[in-house]
Amino acid sequence: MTVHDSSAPMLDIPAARRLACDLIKPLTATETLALARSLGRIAAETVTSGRALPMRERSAMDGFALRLADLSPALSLPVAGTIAAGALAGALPTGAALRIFTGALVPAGADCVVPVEDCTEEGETIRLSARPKPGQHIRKVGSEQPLGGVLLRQGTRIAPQHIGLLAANGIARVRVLRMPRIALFSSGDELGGKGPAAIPDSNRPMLMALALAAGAEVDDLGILPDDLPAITARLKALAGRADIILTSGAVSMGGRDHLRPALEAAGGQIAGWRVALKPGKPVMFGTLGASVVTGLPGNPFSAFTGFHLFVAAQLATLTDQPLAPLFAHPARAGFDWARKPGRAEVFPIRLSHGEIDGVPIVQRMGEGSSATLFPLAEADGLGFVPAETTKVSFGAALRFMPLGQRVF
Ligand SMILES: Nc1nc2c(c(=O)[nH]1)N[C@H]1C(S)=C(S)[C@@H](COP(=O)(O)OP(=O)(O)OC[C@H]3O[C@@H](n4cnc5c(N)ncnc54)[C@H](O)[C@@H]3O)O[C@H]1N2
Ligand code: MOO
Repeated sequence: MTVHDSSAPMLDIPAARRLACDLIKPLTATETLALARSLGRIAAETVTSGRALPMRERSAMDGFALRLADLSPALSLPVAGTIAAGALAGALPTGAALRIFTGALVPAGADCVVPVEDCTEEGETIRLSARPKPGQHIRKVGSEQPLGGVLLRQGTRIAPQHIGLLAANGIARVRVLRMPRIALFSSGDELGGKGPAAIPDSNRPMLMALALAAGAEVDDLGILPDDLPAITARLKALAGRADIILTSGAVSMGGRDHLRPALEAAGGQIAGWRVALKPGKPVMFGTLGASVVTGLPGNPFSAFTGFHLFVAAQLATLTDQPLAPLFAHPARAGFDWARKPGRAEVFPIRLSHGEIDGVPIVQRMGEGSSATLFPLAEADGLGFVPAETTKVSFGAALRFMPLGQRVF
């Protein structure tokens, strides 16, 4: 019995995910990017602050900077001038206040800022409504960020807040991991042609979109024909030129399902085939030179599911990201369902408006067909039931993963 005999036991989902990820060698190559182009990339170095912030005392309010000791018992002071944001502050004259704006440098000698709304202005004099506290509304040196503090930790996916923080520190470039590279194929002579037997290729644009959303670079290599020598030659030419060679279709057991023999003929190895999963059973995991080859089933919902369960995990492993737990969100069934046990099942779900004990009630979409994406049009997530489940009753506990978020 070889790993690709149909008599070989099917992998369960955790084992298949482990196997898929164990084939991956995490990326080490890096590149340096302008900060504005780094969104979604993985930091390849830890960046620490070369300065404490603020570097000098600044006002936290629009108001008046003054010295407490200068205040008369009547709490009034003349206003000797204005410090605008961005202007150098100079020194506070004795016995006077200076008008100040939020973010402006506090003048030497001032020990508090009084907000405009806590003063009455009478010509060029202010009267305070209460005695200010020492240091009030002054952003102290280093109070917002210490010198040497971590701004961006190696391995972090760069988000808008990191870009803002690095910019605030005057940092314009950042070193990141290179993007994972996916070479993408569809397969099947029925795809993209004309005539009544032809169908549009929906998997390739969908998988491309999923891969891009997961932060990969995609090389769109078109459609493989139902022809063993042709597939073998295309695979051979690609060996080692992508991190993941991702295909859909031609992976089951019909006479036209050439992917597995083609991979072996091209010099690759099959590491695993068939998962106890509906849809997506015939998924294949292999290697070809330095590339990993992942063959998703051709049925579009099977390909969609396979990407979420396996390819997303492989991309996470490539970029050294932790694997998100699958189906981490609790739900309650808003339906009754009798099913055949044996394979774990993934199905589109829609959140309904109700909840039971604070847990959302979900509706199952579609009739369990893997040949259509139609039920996904209005789905909010993918629901899950384990292999042994024979019956789901209204109100039963389920788990789901939301769609429309990062896929890892
Ligand atoms: N005798 C058996 N037949 C099938 C089995 C089985 O165990 N024994 N498994 C079924 C299951 S489950 C699935 S899933 C499919 C997967 O088969 P393949 O991965 O070999 O895919 P194909 O046969 O090439 O295609 C299946 C189906 O999907 C359509 N397709 C393929 N590529 C695309 C694309 N890029 N865009 C849109 N649609 C696509 C294709 O036309 C077929 O209709 O096998 C079952 N059969
Ligand atoms: O394994 Mo198939 O993907 O059920 O349709």
